[in-house]
This record gives sequence, structure tokens and C-alpha cells, in this order.
Amino acid sequence: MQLGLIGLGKMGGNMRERIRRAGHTVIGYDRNPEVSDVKSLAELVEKLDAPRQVWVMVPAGTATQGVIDELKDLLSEGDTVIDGGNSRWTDDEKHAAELGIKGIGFVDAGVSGGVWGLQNGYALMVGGDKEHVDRLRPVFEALKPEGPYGYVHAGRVGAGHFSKMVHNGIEYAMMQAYAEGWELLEKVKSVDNVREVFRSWQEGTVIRSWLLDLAVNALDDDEHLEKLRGYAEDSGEGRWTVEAAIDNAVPLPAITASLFARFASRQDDSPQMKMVAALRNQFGGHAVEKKG
Ligand SMILES: NC(=O)C1=CN([C@@H]2O[C@H](COP(=O)(O)OP(=O)(O)OC[C@H]3O[C@@H](n4cnc5c(N)ncnc54)[C@H](O)[C@@H]3O)[C@@H](O)[C@H]2O)C=CC1
Ligand SMILES: O=C(CO)[C@H](O)[C@H](O)COP(=O)(O)O
Repeated sequence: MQLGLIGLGKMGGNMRERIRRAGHTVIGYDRNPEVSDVKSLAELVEKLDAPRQVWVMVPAGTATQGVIDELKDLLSEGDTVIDGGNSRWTDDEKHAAELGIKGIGFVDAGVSGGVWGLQNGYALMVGGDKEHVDRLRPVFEALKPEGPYGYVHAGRVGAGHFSKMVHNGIEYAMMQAYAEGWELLEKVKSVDNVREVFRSWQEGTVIRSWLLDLAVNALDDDEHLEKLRGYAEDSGEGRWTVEAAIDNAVPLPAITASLFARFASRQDDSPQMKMVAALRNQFGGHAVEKKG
């Protein structure tokens, strides 16, 4: 089948390749002409036979909204837009409604697999009407990992991105748990070789996982992570998970703490701990550390 794919970065570039390897035709557009197959979105749409399927794989928020706005004008009734980026799930109903005015279908796809997806396949959590989702089945089959799992039609529009958001919330908490364990092992000098302890956990243990394998890869590159600064960004999914938890009064202590740990990582000094130190000093005369 034919697919238009917009956004050929770390994800979209490899996805184009994996779908092509499965024998489908992919016409890719990126605003970076070095990786793009066509010069414009209009040219991409022109080159596709109707009914068209166009997959958007650009950063969530303004970039995705801009592409969807353009596609709304360029596409026609019967075409389908798939948003595979990490968009906020609450944007999906809006996008489906905006496109639906012209009879253009909308499917949201949470995609997991990162830069390893070309090799391992991409796990897909999909939301949308059955008629739109079923039409895209060959593309999902091409992208998904081999084996029985790795693809789910999770529910109506928004269900794919909601599922991916929760997946990423879990990812935050798992990463934080490995990171905390690693720091404790590194600190306590009775353990001689922390990297080998991590490696030993890769087989047979209760905590083996792909994230653990990746932690070992990282330690093989830089045994004590000395080349890195302890600074971690976030791109929204963790915040939205915590917001959904608050909206639904669901306690998420581990995921929330892991999100807040990232915020703390961005501070050179902690204003709130200055206040804690000042208060201990006020009530108990406890010593404080002064600057300079
Ligand atoms: N990197 C990862 O591990 C994963 C990323 N995602 C999501 O996939 C989407 C893409 O992520 P990456 O490939 O990592 O980002 P990236 O930054 O590597 O690639 C984004 C690409 O989109 C292009 N682009 C941006 N705005 C555009 C526009 N208006 N028109 C055409 N092209 C445009 C950029 O030139 C760039 O090549 C994001 O929504 C991200 O959150 C989802 C799963 C995993
Ligand atoms: O979806 C992903 C992995 O599953 C992306 O790598 C995402 O960017 C990770 O989230 P964050 O940037 O907030 O750490």
C-alpha cells in the first residue's frame, strides 16, 4: 500500500525504511530537504492515490497542529491522517473533529521502540474508528515487532495516545528506580564493580528488562557516567500522566516522584532546600552551609 509520512527524524526516518522493507510505497516529507522525498506537503499529497493515508511523526504540540491544519486543506473526504507522535491525548478528539468536518478520518497511534525500532519493530497502541484503523492494518503490520504482541487497537480516538502516555509514565518510574539503585551501589564502597552487578541482573532476575539492558549499554560506554551531567529533560508525557492521575484521583506516587526528580535535576541549587535549611536554623539553631 501507499503511505505519506511527515517527519523523517529519529523515528520517522527509520519507520519509512521499515515500511519500505515490508514492500510498501512510502513518500516522505520533512522540512529538512536533505531527508525529504518531496519538496512540500502539497507535492506529497499530489503523489498519493486516493483514498490517501498520511502519517504525521513530528514533535507534539505546535508542529503537529501546524501539519494537521495544512493537511486539512490539502486532503479530501475518505483520506485518513494518523498522528504517531507523542501528542497529548486530549488533542486527539479536537484533531478528529477538525478533520472530520471534511470527512477525513483520524487515527492516533502511540509508538514505542525509539531509535531501535528499525531493527526490533515498533510497538503500537492505536485509537480510532474501526473502519479507519482496519484500513491501516498493512502499515501497522509492517511496523510492529515480530511475534503475537506489540499491536493493539486500544479503543476510540485518544485511546492510543492515552495508552502511550501511561506507558511513558511507567518508563519514567522504571528508569528512576534503576537510577536510584545505581547511585546507591556506586556510593557504598563495599561493591567493587557496580557495572558487573547490573550486568548480572540481566538474566534470571526479577528486575531484568530492556531498560536494564540499555543501562548496561550506557555503563559499557562510560562506566561511571562521568561524561554526563545529571540533568534530564522531559517532553510532556510524564506531566500529562500525573495530570490524568489528579483528574481521576488515582494515586501515582512512583511516577510523580520520578517526574519531580527530573525537575530537581535542572537546578544547580535548590531554592526550597534553602528554605528548609533556613527554617531548621530558625527553630533549632542547626548549622547552615553558606555560599562562597
Ligand atoms: N525519539 C523517540 O524515542 C520517540 C519519539 N516519539 C515521538 O515521535 C515524534 C518524532 O520524534 P523524533 O523523530 O524523535 O523527533 P526528531 O526531532 O528526531 O524528528 C522530528 C522531525 O520532524 C521534522 N519536522 C518538524 N516540524 C515539521 C513540519 N512542520 N513539517 C515537516 N517536518 C517537520 C523535523 O525536521 C525532524 O526531522 C515526536 O512526537 C516524539 O515525541 C515517539 C516515540 C519514541
Ligand atoms: O516516547 C518515548 C519513549 O517511549 C520518547 O523517547 C519520549 O521522548 C520519552 O519521554 P521523555 O522525553 O519525556 O523522557
